[in-house]
Amino acid sequence: MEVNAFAAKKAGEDLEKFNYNLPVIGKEHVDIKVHYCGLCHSDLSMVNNDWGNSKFPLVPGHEIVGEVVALGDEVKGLKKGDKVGLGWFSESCMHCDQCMDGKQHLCSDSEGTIVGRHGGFADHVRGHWSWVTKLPDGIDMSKAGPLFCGGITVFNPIVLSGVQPTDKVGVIGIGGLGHMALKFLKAWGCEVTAFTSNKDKTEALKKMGAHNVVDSTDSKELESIAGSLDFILNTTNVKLDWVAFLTTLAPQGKLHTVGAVLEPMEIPAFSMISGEKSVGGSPLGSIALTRKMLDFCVRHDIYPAVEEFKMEDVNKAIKHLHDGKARFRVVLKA
Ligand SMILES: NC(=O)c1ccc[n+]([C@@H]2O[C@H](COP(=O)([O-])OP(=O)(O)OC[C@H]3O[C@@H](n4cnc5c(N)ncnc54)[C@H](O)[C@@H]3O)[C@@H](O)[C@H]2O)c1
Ligand SMILES: [Zn+2]
Repeated sequence: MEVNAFAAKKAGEDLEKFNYNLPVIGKEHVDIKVHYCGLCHSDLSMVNNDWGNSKFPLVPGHEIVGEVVALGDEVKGLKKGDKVGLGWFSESCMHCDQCMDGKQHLCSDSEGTIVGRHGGFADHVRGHWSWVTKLPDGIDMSKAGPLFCGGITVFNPIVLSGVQPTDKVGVIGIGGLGHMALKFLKAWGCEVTAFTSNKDKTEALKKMGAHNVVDSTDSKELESIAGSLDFILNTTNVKLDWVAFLTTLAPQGKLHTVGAVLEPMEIPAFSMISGEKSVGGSPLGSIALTRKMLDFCVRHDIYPAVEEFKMEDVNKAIKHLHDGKARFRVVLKA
């Protein structure tokens, strides 16, 4: 099948129209006709080869929702016409301890949808059946794409870290991932602090569920909430004063990053030792948890705030995100 896509031919370049042929479908694979695809900051990092693992031409796009149009003989649980989603991962080995334990996102042989293969800024995309997740009835497809990367990436650590409804929590960086974290944590029952470097967002953040808004770059504001938070989720990729954030944690609090901070994070041992604090990180989440998150979103009517662009306006969309103008997730309509 010929796929009509948009690809970066070289690192940092604008995307151009790009056609490629998908080989005959494998027994366990599923072809999806793309309806919508979110634009994640990781797409920008892949286009710019920030992580050194990009292969060009590169078709970004890993927050995909669409419809099954073809499937191999051994695909389980899906049929033609099903409405589905596909996120960062599109394949894993299915036999290592992690896969057998339902933690396919931790498989060392997992394959990224846009790492060495072509993603969802296209009319079609292919994935292994295990990662092609059926959408629950009643979900709004025009807003569901970002749940498959940004959404599950912030939902997973809330579950993983055992965040309680009685907890006081903070989210650093209120962009695509951060605003979904605010909405989830509000629904979880927590008292939520948004750490932003852009106070112009304050009203919007309060509407989304932030009880408090703190300037992430103002050490006095950070000092004023010292010792108060049980859990902080970082969604930025920039160097921050991590010690100041650890100081805002209560004893046994946790600082967790999903933001792919490009520089090493400097964490003095004593900022963890006194107060039994910890620092961690995580990639997306399991397939089973992705399904549970989708149900949670339908039950609580939680969707990302999206700005829709046409797929052919992908370069405008990328510039919009790059310039810090996205409020809060850009979605491309195929
Ligand atoms: N762990 C994972 O598996 C995973 C999955 C998806 C995305 N990511 C990463 O998460 C990060 C965020 O992705 P996104 O799509 O939400 O990006 P985004 O650009 O939509 O959001 C980042 C936000 O951080 C804000 N920010 C920048 N500097 C700040 C500062 N000093 N203080 C507070 N806020 C600041 C920006 O204004 C922006 O709103 C990226 O690094 C991305 O690669 C990781
Ligand atoms: Zn992503």
